[in-house]
Amino acid sequence: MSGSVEHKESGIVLRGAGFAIRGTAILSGLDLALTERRIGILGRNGSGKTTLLRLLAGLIAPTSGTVKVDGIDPARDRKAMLSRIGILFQNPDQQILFPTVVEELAFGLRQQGHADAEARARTALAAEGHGDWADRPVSTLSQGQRQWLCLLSVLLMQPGTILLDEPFAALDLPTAARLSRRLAALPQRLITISHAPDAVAQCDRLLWLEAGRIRADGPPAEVIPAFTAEMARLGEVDADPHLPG
Ligand SMILES: Nc1ncnc2c1ncn2[C@@H]1O[C@H](COP(=O)(O)OP(=O)(O)OP(=O)(O)O)[C@@H](O)[C@H]1O
Repeated sequence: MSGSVEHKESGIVLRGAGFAIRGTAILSGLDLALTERRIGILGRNGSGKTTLLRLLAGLIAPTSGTVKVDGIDPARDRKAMLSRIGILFQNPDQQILFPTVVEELAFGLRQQGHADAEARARTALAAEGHGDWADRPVSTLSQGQRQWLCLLSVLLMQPGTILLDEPFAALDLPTAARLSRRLAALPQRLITISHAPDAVAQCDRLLWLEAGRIRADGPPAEVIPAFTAEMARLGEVDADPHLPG
């Protein structure tokens, strides 16, 4: 971990961060300075990826150590996070709160204090070529269209970092390819969590999370072969403490 990064207090910095539920450690001993523009977090089912993402966003507070986003505790200062952290969940239905497209898009902008939130939302939709969707019930959009709506909601708020939870898992190949291109062109810091090496192969830095700890941290060309070999080995044994059955 770079000391100079900590002095500047930019980026996301974890120091001895951990998270436990009823005495059971889910995440342990995380010491990280996340400053790169494209970061991947790779891990198998139950390794703690979603919990880590919630910790980075301040949706949960660490039960040990600290998490800071640009020097601010994200769990304590939710307002400061509106312009710093955006999240794109795997399932858009976990994210969408409002019945119509324009209401959904305007919500975050209103939280940021924009009095003209709805007008901004309509303008953004029109710029995307979907001005006619504004008053449409969200329930009439397909899964891929709802995922796109969630991304547009996040982008309108212009956060410095976007956290992506398995963003391609429920999308067909053309929709995933379009979303992937759109994400690749964004100036923001992107932190993508996935169990699939392909989804994080283009990152500047890849963290392999195993049983709530960092097992490897480096370029994808180094981390992915080690991860893939370990997953193949685990696939050959019958018992797995992290999964039922
Ligand atoms: N509220 C909770 N109570 C008890 N255990 C929990 C809770 N939330 C998460 N866990 C456990 O913590 C571990 C990590 O869960 P998490 O959802 O972060 O993993 P993940 O890597 O995102 O998994 P997946 O790829 O399957 O979505 C799992 O063993 C899970 O059962």
